[in-house]
Amino acid sequence: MEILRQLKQFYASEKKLIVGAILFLVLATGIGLIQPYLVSYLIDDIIDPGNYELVAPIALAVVGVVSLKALNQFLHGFCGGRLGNRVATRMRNTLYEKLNALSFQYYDKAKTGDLMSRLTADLEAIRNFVGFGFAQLLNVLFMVVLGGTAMIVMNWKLTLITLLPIPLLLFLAFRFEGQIHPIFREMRKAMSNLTTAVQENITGVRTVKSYAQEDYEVNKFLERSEQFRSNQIEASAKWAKYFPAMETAANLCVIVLFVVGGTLVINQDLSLGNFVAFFSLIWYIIGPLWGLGFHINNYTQFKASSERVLTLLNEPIHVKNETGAITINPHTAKGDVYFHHVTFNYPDKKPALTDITINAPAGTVIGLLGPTGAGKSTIIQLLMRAYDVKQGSITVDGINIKQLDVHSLRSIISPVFQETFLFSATIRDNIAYGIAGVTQEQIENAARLAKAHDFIMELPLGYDTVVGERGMGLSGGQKQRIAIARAFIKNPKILILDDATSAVDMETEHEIQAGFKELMAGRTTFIIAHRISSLRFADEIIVLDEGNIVQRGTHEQLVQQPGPYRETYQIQYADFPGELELAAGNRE
Ligand SMILES: Nc1ncnc2c1ncn2[C@@H]1O[C@H](COP(=O)(O)OP(=O)(O)OP(=O)(O)O)[C@@H](O)[C@H]1O
Repeated sequence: MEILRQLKQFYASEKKLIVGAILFLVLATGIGLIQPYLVSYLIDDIIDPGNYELVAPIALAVVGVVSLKALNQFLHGFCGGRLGNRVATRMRNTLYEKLNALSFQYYDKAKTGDLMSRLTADLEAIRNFVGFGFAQLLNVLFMVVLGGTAMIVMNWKLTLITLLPIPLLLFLAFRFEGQIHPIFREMRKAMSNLTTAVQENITGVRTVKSYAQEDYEVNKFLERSEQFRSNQIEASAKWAKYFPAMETAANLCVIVLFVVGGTLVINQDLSLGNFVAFFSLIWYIIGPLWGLGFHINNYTQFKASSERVLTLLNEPIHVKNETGAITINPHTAKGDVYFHHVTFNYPDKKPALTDITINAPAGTVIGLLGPTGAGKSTIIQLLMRAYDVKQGSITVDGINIKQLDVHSLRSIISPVFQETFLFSATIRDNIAYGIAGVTQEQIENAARLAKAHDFIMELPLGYDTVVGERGMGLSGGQKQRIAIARAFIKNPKILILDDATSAVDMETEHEIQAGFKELMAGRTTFIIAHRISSLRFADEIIVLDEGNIVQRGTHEQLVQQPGPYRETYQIQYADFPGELELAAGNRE
């Protein structure tokens, strides 16, 4: 019931459908009760005394009752179906919104396949129960109460004796529920492991194939599939064990009725019509109790699925707007960036950055250099508020970014990452991603600056070419150039180039950099690069190692100092002695 309370927001506005689904089912149940009475009447008052002229009207009455019952069943199905669908749709949309709201920290550990199974299989179980299972479960109660009352009115002693085996049936039904619930929970988990394996294999298909790991992946899948199978078998074993037992318990009632009811009829203490009516009515009680296992089964699936969906809905959002968050105006923002003694560590890790201070007035270019894992990307992540800083502060235009509206902050920043993500859409849509009302001319201009226009025009469909998922069908460099065009279009105040030209050759890099110069004009730019050629023109180059700033200055200053910058420079320019001599000359 706690689960139902927590899910209230999704069904609270559907009171009419809930009432309709329950009411029509109860009506169908109630109308169904008339039938045994008609049978009893037919035997005792028509056939027995020989009033055969009433047979036809009674038969018509039965047709009427059956039709009315069918109509109510239809209305129940109609309301239940709508209810289930509306609730499931609302949950699906809320879940999707939540997935979008969750911050980077959540996705550091999330498994795509698991999330997919929550949005599909789990929601389906919830839809089934909310639409039908719940009303059916309530109907069990109504059937038992109404059927029981009808029987008691006919003969209360026979009713009590007949229903003696009921506690046994109930005991079995609840025991079954207790045992099957953990199995269903495991089954859901196993299902999500399966989808995760499939998703990872498809996403990483190139890596799998290049390392010839198909067999390993197949085995991994088979293991998980086996786990799912064994959960299914375990559940079936429980069904196989409990259902015959429940059926036997239910049939005990029938046996008791045969013996005791039959004796009463022989002794003329019970009319034959009532005896026959009792047979129909007994199923009103046994039927639902016996089917209780099935309804409970539905309920437990619903409970297990709801737990998983609620866990996702209750996930904390690490980075969110503070109350009264300030919205930065993209037209008037300047792009002054200041890191003030920032120290940061990822959850459960040693600091990725220690005491970082960077001053980047609007329009300046900051170069970040350092070995892998030095903390360069972390600086960028913090600036975009992928994570919140706990020690020190970062300001943009003098405002602590924690006080800024997250969307508005990100709207003035354009990042180009090492790994480019392209959507399975046209190249045009990929370049114009997230920006409304972009003209073809603007798109082409951006593509030209990013040196992407020529190769796009060589494709048979040009800008209308649909790229495969994650940009399949394009080379790494081509994908990167599209990402660069995307950044151009956004016209940001702050530009981030995180190893943005790592996938292109030196010559193209040189060409793109000419475009970058245009893009960088008037914007604050952070460039992360392993090649000195990419950042030598920066206003300040910051050299990081293990999260600490070990050197800072302009290219000219740094090549004159002994240290990691000059070492990198010497390695990268070993083939250009003229350059080295020039740098050495500068030193003198
Ligand atoms: N999402 C994350 N969760 C936990 N730790 C992380 C995460 N991202 C980075 N780290 C850790 O933080 C440290 C700095 O990583 P960062 O990505 O900033 O380095 P980098 O200098 O950009 O490296 P590279 O040149 O390889 O991109 C590393 O020790 C890394 O393992």
